[in-house]
Amino acid sequence: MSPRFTTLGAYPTTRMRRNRRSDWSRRLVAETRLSVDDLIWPVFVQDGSGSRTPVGSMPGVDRLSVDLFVEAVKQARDLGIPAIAIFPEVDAARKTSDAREAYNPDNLVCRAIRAAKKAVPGIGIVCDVALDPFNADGHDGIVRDGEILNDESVEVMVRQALVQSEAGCDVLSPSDMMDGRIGAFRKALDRAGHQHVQIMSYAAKYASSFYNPFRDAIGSLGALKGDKKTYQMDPANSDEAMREVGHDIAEGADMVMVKPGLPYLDIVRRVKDAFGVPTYAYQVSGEYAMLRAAADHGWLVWDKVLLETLACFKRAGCDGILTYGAVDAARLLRGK
Ligand SMILES: NCc1[nH]cc(CCC(=O)O)c1CC(=O)O
Repeated sequence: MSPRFTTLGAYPTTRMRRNRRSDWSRRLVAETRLSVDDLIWPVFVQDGSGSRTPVGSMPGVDRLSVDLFVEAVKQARDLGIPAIAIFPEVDAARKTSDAREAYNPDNLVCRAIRAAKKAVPGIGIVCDVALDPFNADGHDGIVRDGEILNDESVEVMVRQALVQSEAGCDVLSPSDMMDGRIGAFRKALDRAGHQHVQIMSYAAKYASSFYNPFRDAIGSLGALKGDKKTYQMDPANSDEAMREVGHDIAEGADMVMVKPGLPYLDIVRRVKDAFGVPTYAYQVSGEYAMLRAAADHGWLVWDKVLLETLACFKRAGCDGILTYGAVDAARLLRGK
């Protein structure tokens, strides 16, 4: 590959530090800028009312009952955060091997969507489509004889996608990594009159060890048998991510996501350069836990590392970032 830059000028005629000397100048030469408009806030919901439960492995993050979730949605609106992503902790008694609770129109996710859209119609509501919160096995798809079935799982998730859309979800976000699900969802949504519902595909999602605190938060950590390597991607691969993203766009994805975030920014850059579609990354639970734990020890300064990492996502090519630090970041960006 030929280099993109030829270096023009040489020291001492050129002094790179000149542009960095003062704050106004640094602001003037900044190549990317993080704004509140770039943030999607993932929020965990639980049954009950008036209840919040701290997620042990994610200091500062609570699971919220639907009424408190609505307060969180209002807080996001007041800060100008464009969208919230909902993740449910489903009662263990409702988890079955056919994950049927996933397409119960009155399940926790659908109740949270309806309550949020009623209170704040103008905020974007994003919902995962995957079976793990509802599956007794903790897997994203239906398991039979130890195998995670593809096409059968897609059928169940189509039903899940439809009830979520019916409840008012704006953006379906399939995080399951089954093949062919984007096309199946798009077809079913259009047929049901949901042609405006957007799809943000977890297109390049890796079988990562950074998801443990999330699984702790939704109560699937103990349930999960084995790992997710037969459907999520091998962290060693990058070309394969391009094929995944290409398929999802061809099948109708409106936006694509790379996950996890920081260790995978090379993938974000390739995706953005090659496809030029709205591209997102998820600063996942383990990344949040890592930074928060260090900050809580006084080894890092939370506000600074949060804004720095989010700026790095932007620099890598992200149009937006899912982050548990969305509220803190929004406050910092707005000086509140
Ligand atoms: N399909 C479930 C799902 N949706 C988002 C995350 C991870 C989010 C995080 O770690 O913050 C996961 C976990 C997993 O795939 O096991």
